[in-house]
Amino acid sequence: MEFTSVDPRVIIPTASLACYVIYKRYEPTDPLLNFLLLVGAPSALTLVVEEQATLLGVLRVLLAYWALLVLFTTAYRLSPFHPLAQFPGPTVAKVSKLYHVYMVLRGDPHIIIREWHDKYGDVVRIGPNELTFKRADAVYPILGARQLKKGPFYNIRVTEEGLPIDAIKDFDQHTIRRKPWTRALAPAALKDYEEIILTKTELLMEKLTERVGQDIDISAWMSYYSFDFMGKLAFAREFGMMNAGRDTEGLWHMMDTAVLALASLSVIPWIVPALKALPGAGNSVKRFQRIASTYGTHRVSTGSKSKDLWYYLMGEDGARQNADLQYDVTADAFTAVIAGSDTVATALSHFWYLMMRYPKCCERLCEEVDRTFPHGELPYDYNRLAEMPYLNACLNESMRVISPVLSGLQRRVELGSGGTMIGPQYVQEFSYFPLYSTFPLANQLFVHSFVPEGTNVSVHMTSLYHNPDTFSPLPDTFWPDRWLDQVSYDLPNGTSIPKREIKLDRASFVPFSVGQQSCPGKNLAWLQLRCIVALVMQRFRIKPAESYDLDRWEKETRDAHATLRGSLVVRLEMRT
Ligand code: HEM
Repeated sequence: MEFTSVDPRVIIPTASLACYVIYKRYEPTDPLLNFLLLVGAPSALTLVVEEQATLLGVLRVLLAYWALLVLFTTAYRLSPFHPLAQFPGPTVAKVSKLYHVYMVLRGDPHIIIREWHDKYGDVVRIGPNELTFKRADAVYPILGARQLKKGPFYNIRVTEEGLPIDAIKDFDQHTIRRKPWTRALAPAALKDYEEIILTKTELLMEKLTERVGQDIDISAWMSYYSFDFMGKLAFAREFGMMNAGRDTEGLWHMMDTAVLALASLSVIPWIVPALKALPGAGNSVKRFQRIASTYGTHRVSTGSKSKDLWYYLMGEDGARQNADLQYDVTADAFTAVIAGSDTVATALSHFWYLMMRYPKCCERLCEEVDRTFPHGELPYDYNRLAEMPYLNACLNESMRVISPVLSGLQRRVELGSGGTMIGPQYVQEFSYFPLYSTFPLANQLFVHSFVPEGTNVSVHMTSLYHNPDTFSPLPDTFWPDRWLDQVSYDLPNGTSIPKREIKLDRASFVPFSVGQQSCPGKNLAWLQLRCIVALVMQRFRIKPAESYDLDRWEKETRDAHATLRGSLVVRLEMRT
């Protein structure tokens, strides 16, 4: 077939530019529309630019069209006209989020973004439309205020039953869904869970005692405990991991695969509708969501035999009537498993690693446990546990040195909001100031960052917690003393410093986040952390196994929004 040809040097760039404008303005996600824009339209162009419609001709036009699309996108993102042009950052990140996906798959966004902060400063552009902050004064403007909603990172968390609580962006809708969670995890409700806590912690102690003298992966055991605990608390279900000494239903490993898939796709949520069209894509996430929802549905159908998490979520405490009850409740099952079990296991695993890295701190903590609970008295007195200064200092310090959220929690400055101010940020070497060298203060200028609408923002927790402006001295060292209230402090090297030389910004230490969407499980988590640490310290001495190199732990810790952990092989010895 022969056609009249039009000058391809005009028509292809024009069509490609039009396509770019559509993407920039409307961000279409519909797979069919994407197909039409990316393949249909340029293929049709062949009819007007080529004299003969051949396969090679179509391919030529497609390649030219796509190359120009990439060129327009890159040029705009790097241009001074981009709203984030004034923010520094690596070119690879300014141009596309694909490098971020690669980091997630490698597991090191927490390390790389920290390096970027060291290189570029307090605010770094880590995506075409994304900024990360490392200063304490960014924490509340980003996470605390009821002003910035969750960002597109959370878009893909929807389950077949609907939105889980942690994916709800609308504050009013979130308030309704949050109420039963708050009641279920309020200090008054925790009293009802004491029986479950006691049974599960005692079982953990029994199983660890059976393994004294053997090499065991203590990180895996923390997961067996936390899954068994959450199975019982949330779903009245026995996973039986501690009894079997393994991941009985493959749940933990299924969850890790789903977490990695979720984390990498959450960075580029626009790709998900297209992926959904491909058979088999996202299977790991769907499988895990389905299994969690089965647990939820089963729990709903059996009703409450005792007061547990679902007793409150189902409104059996009489506080809630909702026609969509079952729909809501099973949608939260996915969150209950990930948020409630993996986080505690991760925090405890990092804790044991740091105890082995810093044996003097471990000895001091043992002494405090022995003093507080003498003569073998079991440490189940939660009030006394909460008042143990060194125990709480060690737990805080471990969550500071290795943050439970290694990177950030994304929020969005909504389109139409007109932008927001976040800061102030320290502008290093502000040498444009004419009297810069005359007035030393001029190079310590602090400015607020105006963040334009349509920008995703987060606080980079690893950078914040290791920022010497927030935590010093020794921001990179596990030094629990910084959390104690004293007149002077002995540093690990033997020197002594007065209190005024300690920088400790408690308000910016937010392992459970802050604001309306912060963790409702904070009290339960603290209770479990204190209790398990005191029990283990009282009964065992913990050492790295001979075959295990402690350096492996941090290398094998992977940042996938949730933390993926390697093995932590230890040998336990009885203390008494
Ligand atoms: C050391 C343990 C824990 C840590 C460090 C932790 C941390 C967090 C953080 C940082 C968030 C905010 C996530 C975001 O904004 O995307 C969160 C949310 C949440 N956590 Fe926890 N958590 C822990 C334990 C628990 C436990 C034991 C439970 C429940 C039994 C729980 C239930 C939840 C729920 C339901 C949310 C979503 C809240 C909402 O969107 O309103 N967490 N957690």
